[in-house]
Amino acid sequence: MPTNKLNMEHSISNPPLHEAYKILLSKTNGENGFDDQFLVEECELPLIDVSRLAESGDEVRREECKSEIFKASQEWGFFQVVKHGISNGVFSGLKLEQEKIFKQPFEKKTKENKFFNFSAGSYRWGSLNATCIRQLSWSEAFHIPLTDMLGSGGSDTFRCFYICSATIQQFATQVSILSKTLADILAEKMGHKSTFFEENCLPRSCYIRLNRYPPCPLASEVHGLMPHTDSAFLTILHQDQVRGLQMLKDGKWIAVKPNPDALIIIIGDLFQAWSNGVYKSVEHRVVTNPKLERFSVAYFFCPSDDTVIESCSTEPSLYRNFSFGEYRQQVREDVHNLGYKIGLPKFLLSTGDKIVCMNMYHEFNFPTSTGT
Ligand SMILES: O=C(O)CCC(=O)C(=O)O
Ligand SMILES: [Fe+2]
Repeated sequence: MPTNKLNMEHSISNPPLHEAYKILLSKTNGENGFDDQFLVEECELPLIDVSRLAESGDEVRREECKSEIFKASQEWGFFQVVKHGISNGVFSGLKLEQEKIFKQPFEKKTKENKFFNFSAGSYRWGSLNATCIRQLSWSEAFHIPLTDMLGSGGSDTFRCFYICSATIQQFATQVSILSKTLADILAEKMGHKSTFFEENCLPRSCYIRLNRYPPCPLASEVHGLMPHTDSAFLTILHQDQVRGLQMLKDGKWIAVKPNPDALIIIIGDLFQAWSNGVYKSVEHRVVTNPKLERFSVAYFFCPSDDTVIESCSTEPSLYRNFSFGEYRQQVREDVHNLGYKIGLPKFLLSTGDKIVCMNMYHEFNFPTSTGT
C-alpha cells in the first residue's frame, strides 16, 4: 500500500492522542509521563509447561506442574505458560481480526450501535480522567463481556461482531477453560478444593480486552498503558512480537520478552485478597514504540458483582471482606476523584500498614463502563 494511503488510513482511525497529549502538556508545565528512577532489565519470566496437567496417568508430573504454578504466583505474580493447547493459527487469526477492527475510523469506533455494534462503553482510548501526562495511555481498546463473544445470552448489539470473529470466539473458549483450571489449582494449593470459581466466575462476568498501541513519536515520554494492577482473579494475556510489556519486581521494571508460544498469566487483586497476600497482584505497564504498532489480547477471569471476597486463610485477614461490585465501585470513585486507582490498599484492615499505590487505573476510565 502506498505510504500516503497508509498514513491517511491511520489518521482517520487513530484516536486523537496527540491532541490529548498537548492539552495535558499545557496543563502540567512540560512534566513527562515516565519515572526515570527505575532501571529496566530484561528477564525471563517463569515458563511452565501446562500440558503436564492433562497427563492423567502421571500424578508426579501433574503435581510438579501445580507446584510450579503455586510458586510462580507467590514469587512473581506473573508467569508464562506453554503447551496450553491454543494453536499459533488462532493467535495469527486474532491479530488479523484486531487489525480489521481497529482500522475502522475513530468516529465509527466511538459511536455505539454502529458498524461492529459494540455494546455501550466498550471502546476506550487515552485516559478520560487523566490530569497529567503520567496518566495518559497511548492506546485504544475494546473491553467486551465474554457472553457477547460466545453468543450465549449476549446482547443482540454484538451479534455482527460475534459472527465475523470465530477466531476470537475460539480463543475466548479456550482461555476460559485454562483460567478455571489455573484458579482451581491456586485454590487447591491454599487448601481449598471447592466449586467457588465454577459457581461465581461465569462467562457473563468475564471480559476480553483487545488492545492496540499506535506508534508513538513521544515514546520516551508517554506510557502505552499506565502502571496498574488487574482487578480480576487472574488475567491471561497474549502479546504480539513487539516489545513493550513491563512488570515491577523488587522495585525494578522488568521487560517481558515476547514469546510467540507463550501466554502470560497475571495474578489480579482478587486472588491477592482471597489468598490473604500469598499470591501477588503485580503492577505492570506498557511502554510505547516510536515506529511499530503493537497488539495484545487480555482475558479477565472475574466473579459476578455480588460475589463476596474473603480470605481463605486461617491467618489474621489483611483485607476486610468486600463484594466484587463494591470493589469496582470504589475503584470507579477513586479514578473519578483522583485520576488513578488505589485498589486493594483501600481495603486493608490495619491502616498502619497502608501503602497508597499510585496505580493508574485504566479499566474503569469510562464512568458507564461495566469492565473489570
Ligand atoms: O498489552 C499488554 O501487554 C498489557 C495489557 C494489560 O495490562 C491490560 O489490558 O490490563
Ligand atoms: Fe493489565
